[in-house]
Amino acid sequence: MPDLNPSAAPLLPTPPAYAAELATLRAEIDALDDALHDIVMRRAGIVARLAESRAKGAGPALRPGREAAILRRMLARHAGPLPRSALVRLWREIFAASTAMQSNFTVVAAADNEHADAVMRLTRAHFGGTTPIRAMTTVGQALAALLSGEAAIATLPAPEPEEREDAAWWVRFDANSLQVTARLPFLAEPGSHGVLVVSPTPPDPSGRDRTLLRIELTADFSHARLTRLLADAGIPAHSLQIRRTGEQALALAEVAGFWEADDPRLKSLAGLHVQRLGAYAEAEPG
Ligand SMILES: C=C(O[C@@H]1C=C(C(=O)O)C=C[C@H]1O)C(=O)O
Repeated sequence: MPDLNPSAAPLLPTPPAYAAELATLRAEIDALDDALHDIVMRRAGIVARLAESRAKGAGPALRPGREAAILRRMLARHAGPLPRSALVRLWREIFAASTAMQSNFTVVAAADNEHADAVMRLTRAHFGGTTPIRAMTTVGQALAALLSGEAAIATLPAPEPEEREDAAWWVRFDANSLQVTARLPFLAEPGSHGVLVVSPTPPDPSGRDRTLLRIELTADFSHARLTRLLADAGIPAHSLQIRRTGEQALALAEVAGFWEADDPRLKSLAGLHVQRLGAYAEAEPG
């Protein structure tokens, strides 16, 4: 047999002086694994009870806001050598398994664009190793798969200022049938392009959220004027972009807080037509 890995160090026997220590530490790990396994099985049992009961009401199994609130609580109490990103990965697998237990769960990812790698990577990391994820060639196809019931979730590249007209899917987004319900990554990663999670069901609040609004404007409406108008109405914007086409302009604002789609304060914003495109949990530091 050829030596396929000549650089690998040989597995030397544990020196007798350490054999007892190794056995003790491994016995401790085995005991903790059993305890963890017991707890994970108990947790799954409770998710199954929740799925059978009517406590959650009608609607989707997946509740991104609830998941974000759980992760935030865990991150706040987290200590020790396990990286925060590893903690989030463990819990993402648990959430994916609980969602799969409650419903048939398929994801489509719009991976036709320059951000395809980020979309696929963040979608896989968020929905876990075993959730079916289908790459679609266009955003339009991904959204059509949601509307036809073929998929429960679509992931799309987050809008960015100065993007090409055909990339600006939010301009045509049908907010009456679909909503943005999460933004990835939840654990901030400097430099990574954001991904938005879209579903045919409304978002749920996590306790610390942002809302995406689309606002119809006249073409002469300035960025500064809209920023002021939103701030004066108690809807401060974290970011704002305006696309102008002829006499008309459309603004996309990411505003602070969780706003219900039918909140009268949105409806009465200086006579402007405001639509909620969705809402999602604010990211946590990485
Ligand atoms: C169990 C629930 O359903 C899903 C699974 C969750 C979990 O495993 O904790 C949390 C939110 C939902 O996405 C729930 O709504 O509480």
